[in-house]
Amino acid sequence: MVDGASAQILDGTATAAAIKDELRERVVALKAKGVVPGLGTVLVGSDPGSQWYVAGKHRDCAEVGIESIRRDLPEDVTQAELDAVLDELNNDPSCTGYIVQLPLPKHLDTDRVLELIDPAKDADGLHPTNLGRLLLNVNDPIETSLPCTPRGVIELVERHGISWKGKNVVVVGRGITVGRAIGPLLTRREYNATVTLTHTGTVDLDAHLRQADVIVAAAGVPGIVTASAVKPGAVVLDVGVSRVTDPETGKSRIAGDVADDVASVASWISPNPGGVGPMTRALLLKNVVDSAERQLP
Ligand SMILES: Nc1nc(=O)c2c([nH]1)NC[C@@H]1CN(c3ccc(C(=O)N[C@@H](CCC(=O)O)C(=O)O)cc3)C=[N+]21
Repeated sequence: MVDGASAQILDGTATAAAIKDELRERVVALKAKGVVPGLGTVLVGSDPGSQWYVAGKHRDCAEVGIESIRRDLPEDVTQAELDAVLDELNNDPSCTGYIVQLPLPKHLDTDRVLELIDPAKDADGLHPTNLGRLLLNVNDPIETSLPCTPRGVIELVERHGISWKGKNVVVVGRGITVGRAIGPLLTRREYNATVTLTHTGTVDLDAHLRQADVIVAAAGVPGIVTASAVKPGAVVLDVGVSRVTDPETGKSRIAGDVADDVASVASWISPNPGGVGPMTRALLLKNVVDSAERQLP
């Protein structure tokens, strides 16, 4: 971090802990009504990063009283075998919501997998029905699963007392889980932000960034958002999770999309780690509790 760093911290770890406290109470209430929320995870292969994320999801579940169901499949699992696991989870009443950890190995069809998830159990909010309902403005989180990271970004900002209303938001990256999905949410009347979606085909990214009151950096390109492109006082969210090898230590670490010196220009910044990551996980739990409530008799 350069000297003169001034931005306040959007503390994802503390905010996620507050959300988990709320969820713990909802889980107790559900159990009193005979519904035990259960999160399933489907992990294919042995990528250490993916294994780490999935293990974290199970720890989070234990913290709030959600049961967890784990299906770890070998790298060379066939599409038919994977389909059968999804079918099993769709029909398992103890599994009230589940996710398939992405990315999948190349020989598997991700679009097909997302379609096969029962939309009522879609904890990631990535089923075409749920993404369609997002565009159609079906507003009720009890009816529709919304994608976890966009929900996490929105709540992280709101729970620090910052309003989205009227803000010029520039999103960097058009991935399905964040970039493409956050605009339809932030332009809802309840948030009333104005959203620009930028991507690798954008001409002069920095010119767009300089206009932004809020930057959501979700390109997966380490350091793509630099201090010289950030308007003084902007709010900056770092969603990037690229794995890089540190040239000094030789160790692998997570690199965000936001350069360190942005903290000297922004008014608020999400640290990485400790920002959007923990919020994504907390909102996954919220989706599971929401869908368990939806399954109440
Ligand atoms: N179906 C599916 N759903 C996902 O939600 C999903 C996925 N696939 N594939 C990969 C990405 C990535 N992702 C993260 C979640 C939490 C942290 C997180 O909590 N990170 C910690 C620590 C990171 C570290 O130290 O390694 C932090 O930011 O503080 C990071 C990344 C979810 N993803």
